[in-house]
Amino acid sequence: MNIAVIGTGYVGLVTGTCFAETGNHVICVDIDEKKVERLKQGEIPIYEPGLDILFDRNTRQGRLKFTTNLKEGIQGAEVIFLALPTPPGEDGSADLSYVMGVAADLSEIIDAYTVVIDKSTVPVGTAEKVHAILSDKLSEDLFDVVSNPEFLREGVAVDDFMRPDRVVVGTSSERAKEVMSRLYEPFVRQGNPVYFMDERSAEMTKYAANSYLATRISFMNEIANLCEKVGANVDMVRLGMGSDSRIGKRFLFPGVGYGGSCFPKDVQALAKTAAENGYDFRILNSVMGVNDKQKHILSKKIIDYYGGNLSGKTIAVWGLAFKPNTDDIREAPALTIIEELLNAGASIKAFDPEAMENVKQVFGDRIQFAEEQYETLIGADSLAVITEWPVFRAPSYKVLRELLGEPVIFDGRNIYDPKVMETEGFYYDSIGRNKVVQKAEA
Ligand SMILES: NC(=O)c1ccc[n+]([C@@H]2O[C@H](COP(=O)([O-])OP(=O)(O)OC[C@H]3O[C@@H](n4cnc5c(N)ncnc54)[C@H](O)[C@@H]3O)[C@@H](O)[C@H]2O)c1
Ligand SMILES: O=c1ccn([C@@H]2O[C@H](COP(=O)(O)OP(=O)(O)O[C@H]3O[C@H](CO)[C@@H](O)[C@H](O)[C@H]3O)[C@@H](O)[C@H]2O)c(=O)[nH]1
Repeated sequence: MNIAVIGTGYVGLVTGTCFAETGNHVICVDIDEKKVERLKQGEIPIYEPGLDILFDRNTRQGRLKFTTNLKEGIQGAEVIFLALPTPPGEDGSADLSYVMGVAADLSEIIDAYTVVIDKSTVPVGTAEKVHAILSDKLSEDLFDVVSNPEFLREGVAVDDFMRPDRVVVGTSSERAKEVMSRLYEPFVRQGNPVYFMDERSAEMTKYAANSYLATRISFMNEIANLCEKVGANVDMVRLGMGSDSRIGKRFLFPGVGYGGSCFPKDVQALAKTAAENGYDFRILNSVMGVNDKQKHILSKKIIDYYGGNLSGKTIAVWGLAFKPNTDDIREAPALTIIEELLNAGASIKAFDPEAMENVKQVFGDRIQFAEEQYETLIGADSLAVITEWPVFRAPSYKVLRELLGEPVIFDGRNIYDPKVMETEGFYYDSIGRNKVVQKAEA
């Protein structure tokens, strides 16, 4: 099939590459000339494990191409994916200007039957709005609009796309349904379903899934905070409750709050949709409030430890990306935590395996960066772990003790065992577990 993908961000690039990998001819279109030039040179602008191999193979074999020219990009395309940004507008609702702008452009240039697919996360009713814009200039038999939300996670995006738990397709057109079935057939051979539904339900499914997952995290963060107060261990509680098959073990990890380009904006947008429809979606407001508070938990622990004043103190920071295996720092808790530590007078020495270039754009020379993780410890008073990259999980405790001013670790992701910390002689404060305070200090 000939496929056009509009937008070469995270979703556009993974979508385009994975459809090329299943034998389709894909042209990706972006208005960012520099990005398209880099892509044409074979350079991938994001860090996503496994994407490079597929990208190289498919560009080399001519199935994956890039252009800034929309008309050229959609020439001969049977389907057009819209993988455009839908950032929060000033009032929290999703900004649809990118999607609507491209829909208007498409209405001028589509000249044969095409399925226009919303892959962006868009509020309920958007497929109808896109349809209205297209039908302004095009006859109804020249297009269908389909809602096909994307559920991939950054860091494991290729696997999620190639072997999705499910594919959700919202359409009321039999013709579009046939095209979508053909398109996704190679991805669902393992038996995972394509759920066909109406457009509104498909749009709602995406927000419901993200908001539910965000709710789960905020719930666990509240449980963790309460565990600290009552002397319980959230790791044990997590295992105990997660073993109930109705609950499940995944996605129950407390930490420094959820970040990323999706949960914060999507929860906000769903709350906005509810408000616009006269519905007071109380849980969502709490989820957002809890998450805002959780982003300050680790900095508060550090500031409290030093009695409120961090001037003259240097904090080593391990992990900056909003989660491991990505260089994405959109809404990353690390940004909030570092800002707060700087405001309290601290100096920061940070390391992240992939996200440092992006963080430099935010903090410039207000913080120092290290080439590798142990270098951050030289001259630092204590260590804060913010993102649970695998490389941080089994450090040399001997080197940590030797290099840190004091053997003090604040762990925002519970990656170390408190018993080991006690034996190794650290003061150790994590999330939802008793603090480890060495006997002499206690
Ligand atoms: N990032 C994720 O993990 C993820 C997962 C599922 C769904 N989504 C949703 O997918 C959508 C895209 O997300 P993203 O993270 O890929 O966004 P992004 O901001 O990384 O990328 C969007 C791209 O669109 C391009 N663009 C903007 N206007 C354009 C135009 N008129 N023509 C062509 N290109 C244009 C931008 O230059 C950019 O390269 C959002 O709605 C998001 O909520 C994201
Ligand atoms: O148990 C957990 C799991 C995740 N997180 C945090 O939650 C955020 C989001 O994590 P994750 O969902 O793994 O990453 P995303 O790449 O943002 O993916 C989410 O957002 C995408 C964009 O909509 C969806 O497609 C995915 O299905 C959805 O999981 C990160 O800050 C994580 O640190 C926790 O704190 N505890």
